[in-house]
Amino acid sequence: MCFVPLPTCVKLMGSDCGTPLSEPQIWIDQLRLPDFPVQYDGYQKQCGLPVRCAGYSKCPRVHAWSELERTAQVMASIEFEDNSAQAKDRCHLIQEGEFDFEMFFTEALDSDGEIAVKNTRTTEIFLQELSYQGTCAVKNFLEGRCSVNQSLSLEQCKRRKFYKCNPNYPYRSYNGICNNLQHAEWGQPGSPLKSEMAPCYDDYIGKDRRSASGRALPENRELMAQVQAALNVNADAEAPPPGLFNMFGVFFCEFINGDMLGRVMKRVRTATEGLRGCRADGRGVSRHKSALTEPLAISRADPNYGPQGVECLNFNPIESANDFCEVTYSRKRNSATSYLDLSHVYGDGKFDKHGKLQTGHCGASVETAKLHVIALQFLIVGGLFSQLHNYCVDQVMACGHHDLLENAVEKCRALTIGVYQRIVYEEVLPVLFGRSFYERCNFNCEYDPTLESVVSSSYINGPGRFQHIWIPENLTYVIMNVFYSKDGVRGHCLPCLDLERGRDAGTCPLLSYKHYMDKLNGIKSRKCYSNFEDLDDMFDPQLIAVLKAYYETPEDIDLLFSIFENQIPPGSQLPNLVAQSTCLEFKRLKCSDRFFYSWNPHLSNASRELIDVIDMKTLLALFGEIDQIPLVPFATHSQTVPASTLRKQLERRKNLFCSL
Ligand code: HEM
Ligand SMILES: [Ca+2]
Repeated sequence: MCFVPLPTCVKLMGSDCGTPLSEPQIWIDQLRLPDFPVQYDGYQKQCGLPVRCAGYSKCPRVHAWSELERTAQVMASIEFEDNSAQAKDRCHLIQEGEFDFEMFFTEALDSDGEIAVKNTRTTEIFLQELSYQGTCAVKNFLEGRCSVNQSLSLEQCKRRKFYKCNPNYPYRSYNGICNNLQHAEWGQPGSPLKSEMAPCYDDYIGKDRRSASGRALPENRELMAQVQAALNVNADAEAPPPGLFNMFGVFFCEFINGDMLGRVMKRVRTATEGLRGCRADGRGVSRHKSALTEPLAISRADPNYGPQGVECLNFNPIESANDFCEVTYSRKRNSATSYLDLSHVYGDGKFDKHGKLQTGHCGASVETAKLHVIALQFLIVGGLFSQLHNYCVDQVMACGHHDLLENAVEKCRALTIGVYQRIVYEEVLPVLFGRSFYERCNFNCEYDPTLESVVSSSYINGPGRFQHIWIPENLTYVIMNVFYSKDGVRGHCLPCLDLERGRDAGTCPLLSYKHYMDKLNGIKSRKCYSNFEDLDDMFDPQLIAVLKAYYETPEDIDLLFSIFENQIPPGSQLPNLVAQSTCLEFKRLKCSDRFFYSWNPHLSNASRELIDVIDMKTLLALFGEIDQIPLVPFATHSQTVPASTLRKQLERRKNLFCSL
């Protein structure tokens, strides 16, 4: 059963159609993310709070740098071999039958990947050694104030590949290479995520942030259980009013997310279905715990696990990416191409002899199915695009031209990506943002070859996870529910994972990030939150009460809480900070893509026309296996039109496929 689940249709949408467009466009183009970020202390400075390491100017002293580098390299190598050898023993792996089997899966490393992982670890060990001389000295070192090289001098660290790009080649590569002609490697899978500001680790290297007074942050499951109780998040709501973003939109956004982002848990040489941290029964840390895992301790007071005696929950951190041993703050790895290029549908470009994608369940491509997806709906959305590609190839070949199959395949791929990009920017984002915020965000940019295509770590570990609170309890997942898996016994809690990921990635606190964003937006009257009650311009009183009970001060609150903000731009579906951050992300991904459909010079007029014609409703009419198609597929209660009508409309334009 792969029909697309859509709400029944009652009225015409248009929740914000009456919103005036008088608000100024607030977006200054601050889309660039630095290679060498520095700590952002704007909030602390404005509000008279202590700034760590302020006025400290010393640097680490080492009399034999290259010896220290080599020692770190040897240690990294020994560690890697140990971890890889351990992972061959099944006791060290999460086994089939355990509820989180596959959840933390890892892929095998090729020889380049192995060097990249070892280099990253070498640099970490090197920095750890330096940190014994004091964290402020390391901070100076990381922020380029120590007049030393910006990367380690080891031979292995210099193994960069050089690419010669052909500026006239009309099609995208499959791994993002040469999208940017000056920086061929931008947007490639395996690149690091970047951030507006340096991460807020306690030791600047990788230890979890602590409260301003130096204590551990509130225990994540306990905190989230209270938040859930206070806000009743994920309660299955009654029928929503018309014009709201619907569940199909949520699935579509999850799909977009999978195109720009891929998690990579810390890897060993061979592929695994997840390295073990906890005992299979959850009663404590396993004696076969892999060093690459950081299992979460569950308190006895845990409302769900406490009574069952479960004390341990697996958690495998995301791998860092510092493949060329740069002296900069730690960054997490992204395994996807950041471009919105359907990389999770096309993979590295394997087609059958007819130029088609091999499809499986729900018409999804083999590549999409490989993603170990959590919800079946992901495959359904992916299936719409792989079927469009295959349909296009059929149409082109039926024209009888003796066009090379390879050209037909690439033209159909360019068309399919164009259709998808148009849907993202012209259909999804307007409903999600509401018309007036969409206008303010202003996606009318031109291609900017100096802008790197990269995803912000703050976004993905905080505001970017906002839609998780829209996931209803009754959604069937392969693995998890809000607090429990379907069997009602064991499971992960998604907001808990979200919070933990944020801490593991060194995400800076909510108020620092908000201050940064307000500054970016030119908001002059930036507020100091001296007590929890001051947070009433962002949160409901019930949530403030929970925050007050668990955090020491407002400036300690984790960025993830941006997803619970109650201030929403007029007509929008996203809260303020989430909307701002999402705007920046999608603007960056558009403006940094040389092949974006609206300016791609290699698209024919016929292709452009088809991209306009094949909108979401037409795609659903073609492949959605439903008879009545909503006119506004991402909004609740849209009016419908028979699928046959839409199919006929496309039929009349079929000749366009002959001049792609
Ligand atoms: C359809 C329902 C969805 C489910 C079941 C789901 C589930 C998950 C899971 C299990 C993770 C990995 C958690 C971790 O280990 O860090 C994740 C990550 C994430 N999700 Fe969702 N998600 C859904 C929809 C969405 C939507 C609509 C968005 C918004 C764009 C979103 C944004 C993210 C982000 C930014 C991450 C972190 C990056 C990543 O790991 O890919 N998710 N989601
Ligand atoms: Ca991609």
